[in-house]
Amino acid sequence: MTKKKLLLLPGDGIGPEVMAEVERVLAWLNQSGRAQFEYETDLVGGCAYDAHGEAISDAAMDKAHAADAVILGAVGGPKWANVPYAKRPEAGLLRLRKDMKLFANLRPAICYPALTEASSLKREVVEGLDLMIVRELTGGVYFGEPKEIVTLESGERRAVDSQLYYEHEIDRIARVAFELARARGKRLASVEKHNVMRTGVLWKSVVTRVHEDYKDIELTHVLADNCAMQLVKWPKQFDTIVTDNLFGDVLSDLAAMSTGSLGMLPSASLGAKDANGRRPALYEPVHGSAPDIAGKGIANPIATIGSLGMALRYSFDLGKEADLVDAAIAGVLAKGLRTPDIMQDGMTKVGTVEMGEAIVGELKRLAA
Ligand SMILES: NC(=O)c1ccc[n+]([C@@H]2O[C@H](COP(=O)([O-])OP(=O)(O)OC[C@H]3O[C@@H](n4cnc5c(N)ncnc54)[C@H](O)[C@@H]3O)[C@@H](O)[C@H]2O)c1
Ligand SMILES: CC(C)[C@H](C(=O)O)[C@@H](O)C(=O)O
Ligand SMILES: [Mg+2]
Repeated sequence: MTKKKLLLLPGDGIGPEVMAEVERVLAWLNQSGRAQFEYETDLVGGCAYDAHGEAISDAAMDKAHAADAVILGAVGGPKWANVPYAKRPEAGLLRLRKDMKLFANLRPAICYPALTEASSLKREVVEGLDLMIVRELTGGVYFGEPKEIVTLESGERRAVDSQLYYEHEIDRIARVAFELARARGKRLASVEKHNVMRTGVLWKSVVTRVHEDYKDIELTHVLADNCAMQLVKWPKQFDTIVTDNLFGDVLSDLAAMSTGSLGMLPSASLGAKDANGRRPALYEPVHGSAPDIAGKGIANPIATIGSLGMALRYSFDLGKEADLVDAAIAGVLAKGLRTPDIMQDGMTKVGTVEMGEAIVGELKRLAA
C-alpha cells in the first residue's frame, strides 16, 4: 500500500489539543492496516508568527502543496491582537486557502441522534438534521481589492473591504453544490442578497444558468437574512445550501448550534482536480482556537476527528473507513460520553483525551 502524505498544522489555542486526538485516530488507522498514512507537523497561525514572524512560512506552504491533504486545528488568540494585520494568525489560514486554490468549502451540519436534546433549539427542530453548507472560499469580501484603511485629508479614517466575484468563481462553486445536492436530497438553496448587492445579482443569475445543467435538482433562491432566520426556525427545510464566503462563514456557525455545539462541525476545503486527478485539500473544524477553554483539556475533538473522516472520504477514497469514523463518533455519544460543550443531565462528562480514546476504542470494537 503506498503511503499517503499528510501535513498536520495544529495551530493555536485548542488546535494542538484536538489535533492530538486526530493523531490517535491516524495511529489506529495505520496499526489496523486500513490505511497507511505518514505525516509531518508544522506551524500555522500565532505560533508560526512567534517562530518566524509570519503566520505561515514558505517552507510550510511548500509542504502543504506537496501533501496529499492538510489537516488544520485552529489559529488565533488574544496574544496576537496587536501584530501587524497582514501577519495576524488568521492570515496564515487565508494564505493556505488562497494559494492552494481551495475554492469549495463543505460544511456539513449533522445532528447525531444522541444529541437531539443538546441543542439550544427544540428536539423536533433539529432531530434528523443533515444539512450541507457549501461555502465559496477563495473570493468575495475576504480577498477583494481594495481592502484598506485610509486616512483622509480631513484626518478622518475610512475603511473599505471589497465584495468581488467573477462569473467563473460562482459557476464553479455552483457546480460543486449541484453535484453534492444530486448525491443527497436533490434540493439546493442558493443564498445571497441580490436585493442590495451587485454580487448577489450576478450570483443569482449564474446559479440560475448553471441550473440548466442540473434540471433534476430543485433550486430555490433565498436572501441571506431570511436564510439565517429559516435556519433557526426549521433547518430541516434545507438539504444543500450554496453561498458566498462571508455568508457561508456566518451561516455555518449558526447551523452548528442545531448539532449541539460548534465543536461538532467538521469541514473540507477542496480545489479543482488537476490533469493527474490530484485535488488539493485541507480539512479543519469550523470552530476557532477557543481561547476561553484553551489549555484546560476540555475541548471537543469531534469536529477535528470528523474532519479527518472527511479527508478519508474526499481525498483518499476510503468511504468505508470514513463511515467507521462517523459510526464511532455516533457510538460514543450514544454511550453518553460528553465534553462540557455538549453536556446534558445524566451523561458522563469527559475531557478531550478521554473523548479521543473512547472514539478509538469504539473504532476497534466496530472494526473487529
Ligand atoms: N479555522 C480557524 O482556525 C478559526 C475559525 C474561527 C475562529 N478562529 C479564530 O479563533 C479565535 C477565537 O475566536 P472565537 O472565540 O470567536 O471563536 P471560536 O470558534 O474559537 O469559539 C467560539 C465559542 O465556541 C467554543 N468552542 C469552539 N470550539 C470548541 C470545541 N472544539 N469544543 C468546545 N467548545 C468550543 C469556544 O469555547 C467559544 O466559547 C479568533 O482569533 C478567531 O479569528 C479561527
Ligand atoms: C479564522 C477565520 C479567517 C475563518 C474565516 O473567517 O473564514 C474562520 O472563521 C472560519 O470559519 O474558518
Ligand atoms: Mg468562521
